Amino acid sequence: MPHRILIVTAVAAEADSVAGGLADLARPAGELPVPGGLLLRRYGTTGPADVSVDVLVGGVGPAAVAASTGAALARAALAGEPYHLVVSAGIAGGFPGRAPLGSLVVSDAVVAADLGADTPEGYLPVEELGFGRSVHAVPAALTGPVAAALAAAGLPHTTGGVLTVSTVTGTAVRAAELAARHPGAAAEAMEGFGVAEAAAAHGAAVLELRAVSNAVGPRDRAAWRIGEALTALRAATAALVPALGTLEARPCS
Ligand SMILES: O=C(O)c1cccc(C(=O)CC[C@H]2O[C@@H](n3cnc4c(=O)[nH]cnc43)[C@H](O)[C@@H]2O)c1
Repeated sequence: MPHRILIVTAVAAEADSVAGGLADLARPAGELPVPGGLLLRRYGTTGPADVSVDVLVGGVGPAAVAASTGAALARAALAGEPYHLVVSAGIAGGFPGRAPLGSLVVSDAVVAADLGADTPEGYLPVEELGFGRSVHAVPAALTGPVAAALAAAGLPHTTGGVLTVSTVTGTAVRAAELAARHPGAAAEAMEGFGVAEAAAAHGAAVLELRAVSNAVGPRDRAAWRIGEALTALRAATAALVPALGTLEARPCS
């Protein structure tokens, strides 16, 4: 049975970069609409392992992407071809000093940074409210080989937490607040936690891979480097899929 990987992006431009990175590894095997998204299917062989990689254009934000990822996972399960690993991939904001523009971030944790309650004494995550969870830890057995594959390909990268936010950070005050609350965070984006919740519900492992297009901080559209980030995402996909294809993926805690 092939190792089955689902890579979820928010928008088509990110999916094109991912698919470009797969071009030498896996050939197109059709497209399939799923509720809330579009699946680009790929199949091939990497080293000793068969690997099947589907790329889902899943929508922007945690709610949209959780819905489409859940639909893609359910479709695969019903077809008797469940995914072993789900990767949330795309561009992101990088925390200054942790993840420079054009570099890559491999998640060691996927964190819902605003899933909680604001109080006069400060923010409380849902765990402290007594329900739900706001963190999916990613095992070192997954982040390690991915980081090693990026290193072997000479791609600048860091391993760290990737925050999921519903509002893009646009001030120094908010950036400092998030960095203080999540000292392990390297990047913020808008989909990872939604993908992780859907993956966990289906017993699949999850990983987040982000290419940094902008700094987390005061809004500065002129400083965005989306083209460079998409190029880095393509190179990262080419480097990591052969490594993922041979891993025994386990669900995150
Ligand atoms: O208008 C703005 O100020 C602004 C700043 C950064 C990103 C956006 C987007 O609309 C892109 C959202 C899209 O890309 C991911 N992304 C990229 N950079 C960030 C970020 O700094 N914080 C959160 N998400 C980011 C995100 O995953 C979305 O898919 C607008």
